[in-house]
Amino acid sequence: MNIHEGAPALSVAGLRKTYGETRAVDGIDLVVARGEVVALLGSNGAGKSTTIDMVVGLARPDAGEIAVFGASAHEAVRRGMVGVMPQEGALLDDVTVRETVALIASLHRTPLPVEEVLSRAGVADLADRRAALLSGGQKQRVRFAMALVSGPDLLVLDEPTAAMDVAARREFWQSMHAFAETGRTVLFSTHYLEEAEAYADRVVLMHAGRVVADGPVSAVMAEVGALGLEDAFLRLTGASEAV
Ligand SMILES: Nc1ncnc2c1ncn2[C@@H]1O[C@H](COP(=O)(O)OP(=O)(O)OP(=O)(O)O)[C@@H](O)[C@H]1O
Repeated sequence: MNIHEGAPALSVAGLRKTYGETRAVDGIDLVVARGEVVALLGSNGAGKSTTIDMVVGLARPDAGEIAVFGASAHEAVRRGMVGVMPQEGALLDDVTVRETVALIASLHRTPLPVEEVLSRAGVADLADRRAALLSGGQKQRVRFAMALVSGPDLLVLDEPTAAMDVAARREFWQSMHAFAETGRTVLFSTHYLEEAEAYADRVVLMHAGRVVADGPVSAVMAEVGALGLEDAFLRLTGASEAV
């Protein structure tokens, strides 16, 4: 499991990414210890997805260093140590849920059993359904299964519950919690303070491409006022149906 014994699950230093005039990520430093569940909290455009894309090797930083278990993001992904759940895409309309998960399993050297993954992600009852016939929330759960199949040590989830209703959210977080209980590391992004509070050990609050607060959720909430971010904070808490 370990690439470099003792290295944190994730270490990011001086990370930057600019799109034209937009500083999507404007100098982020972040260390996530093994076994932590960390929420990347921020309103639209805060830079969460751009950060996550760079962490999992899907986007190239303009500047900065990223180490995943002490190795490059690509190396960690190649070894099946990182499970990635994207916000959208990744599914083929005519392929069933079981076939989709089996396909991803076939890409890994030591995948988890497909049936176990289907059950852990709460999609066993949808196994024979083609992706085209799934709801948005069901598709998200299949993407979760795809992220789990390598038995990753670090799970990275970009707004995992975006398309889910309340019941699906609850079920999803139970699955995520069961995964985290095995001592794995989870980094997830969310708009919802409630999700961060309920499911993360630690909250990293992003605003305009920067980390503006980092710590237990109570400490982060206290800092929001001091930082004059009440407006962003109100938007974050606007979704009371989140959990
Ligand atoms: N491919 C791209 N081309 C141009 N601008 C981009 C691109 N990706 C992101 N941006 C811009 O970078 C900024 C950060 O976007 P990002 O998607 O990382 O934020 P986010 O916190 O994930 O937001 P959301 O919660 O809406 O997904 C935004 O201003 C966005 O418009």
